[in-house]
Amino acid sequence: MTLEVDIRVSRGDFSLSVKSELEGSGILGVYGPSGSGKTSLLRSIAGLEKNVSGSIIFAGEHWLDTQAGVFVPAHRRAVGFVFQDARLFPFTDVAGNLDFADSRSRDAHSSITRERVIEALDLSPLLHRGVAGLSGGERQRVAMGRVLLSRPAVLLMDEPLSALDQQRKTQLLPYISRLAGEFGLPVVYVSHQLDELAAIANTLLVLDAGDVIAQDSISTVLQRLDISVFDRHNAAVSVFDGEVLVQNHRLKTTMLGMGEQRLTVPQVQAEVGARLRLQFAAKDIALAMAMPESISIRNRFPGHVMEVQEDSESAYADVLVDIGAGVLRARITREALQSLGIEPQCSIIALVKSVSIEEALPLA
Ligand SMILES: Nc1ncnc2c1ncn2[C@@H]1O[C@H](COP(=O)(O)OP(=O)(O)OP(=O)(O)O)[C@@H](O)[C@H]1O
Repeated sequence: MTLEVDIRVSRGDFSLSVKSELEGSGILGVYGPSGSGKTSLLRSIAGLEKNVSGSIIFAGEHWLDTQAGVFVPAHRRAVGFVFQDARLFPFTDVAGNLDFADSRSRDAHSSITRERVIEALDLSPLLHRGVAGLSGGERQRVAMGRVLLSRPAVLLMDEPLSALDQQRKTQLLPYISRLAGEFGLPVVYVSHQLDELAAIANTLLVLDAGDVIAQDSISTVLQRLDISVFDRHNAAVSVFDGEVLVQNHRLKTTMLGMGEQRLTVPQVQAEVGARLRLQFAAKDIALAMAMPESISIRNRFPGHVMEVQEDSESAYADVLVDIGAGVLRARITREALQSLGIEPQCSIIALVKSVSIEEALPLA
C-alpha cells in the first residue's frame, strides 16, 4: 500500500510544499525545526487542514485531488493519529478506552485484533487500571492501542514521546517500530529530535521553512553534510544495522557485528543473532591518524575520509569516514581538523566513545 502526497499549504506568510511517497510498512520520519511545517503535513494527510491543495492518494484511493474537486473528510480517511498528549477518556479504565475504539472501528475484518494490540503494547497489566494513575509512558501506550483499534491503514504520529523523559522515550521506541512491522502499517512519525528518528525511521524527510530539503533512506540523509539543521544542538548522528555476536556475561559486555567490523558495548539484553539498530552521535566520535596504543576507547574502526566540511560559523567541522560497514559521521573541532591535516582520501581511525542501540526495523 502506497501513500502518495503532493501538496501545498498556504497560510499567511507560511507556505508548505511536500511531494513524498511512502511504500509498505516502513516508518517515514519527518524532521525539521519548530515552525517548519511538520504538523501541517500530518494534518493535511489526516484531512484536518483546510488550506491545502494538490493530491493525496492512498492505495489508489484519492483522499485529495483539488483539480478534480475531491476532498475526503477526515472521518472517512483510514488514518490513526497519535498526538503528543494521550487524550484518553478519564471516565473509564484502560480496557474501556480500548473497547470504545474497538466497538466503533470501521473495519472489523482487519488483522488488528484487540488481543494482538494488547500483546504488542504490553497492555494486559494495565487493563483494569484507571487512566489518572498511569505514567506518561503507559498513557502513550494506551493511546497507541486505542488508535490502532480504530483499525487505521496509516498511522500518523506527532511528537508522541515529547512529553516523556529520556528513559521513558527509550522504553517506548521499540513498541513503535514493532507496530509498523507487526501490523504492516505505514507510519509517518514527526519529531524535532533527530536521535528519536534515527532509532526507528527507515526513510527521513527533512523540512525547513516549509520546503523539503532532503528525502531518502535514513542512512543516506544522515550523511548529508549540507543539511545545517542537523548541526543545531550537535544533533548529527549515523546509523548502522548490527547483529549480536557474543554475550560476555563475566565482563557484562556484548560483541556486535557491523559488516566486517566488531564493536563491544555494555551488555545488551538480546539473543545472539538478534539484529539491532546502532546509532552513533557525531560528537561522540574521535579521529586519530594512527592506531592509538594505550587508550580506554575499545571501539576503533580503520577507514578513510570521504568528505570534510568546516562550519565557518562555529568551532566545528564535520567529517564522513568510510569504515567498510558504512559511513560514520564525526564532528570534531576545526582546530583539530587543521592541525592533524585531515582531508578527503586520507586513512584514519574512528574511535567510538558511545553508541545507542535500539530494536528497530532494518535500515532501508
Ligand atoms: N492555526 C494556525 N493559524 C495560523 N498559523 C499557523 C496555525 N498553525 C500553524 N501555523 C503556522 O504555520 C507554520 C507551520 O506550523 P507547524 O505547526 O506545521 O510547524 P511544526 O514544524 O510542526 O512546528 P513545531 O515543531 O513547533 O510543532 C508556523 O509558522 C506556524 O506558526
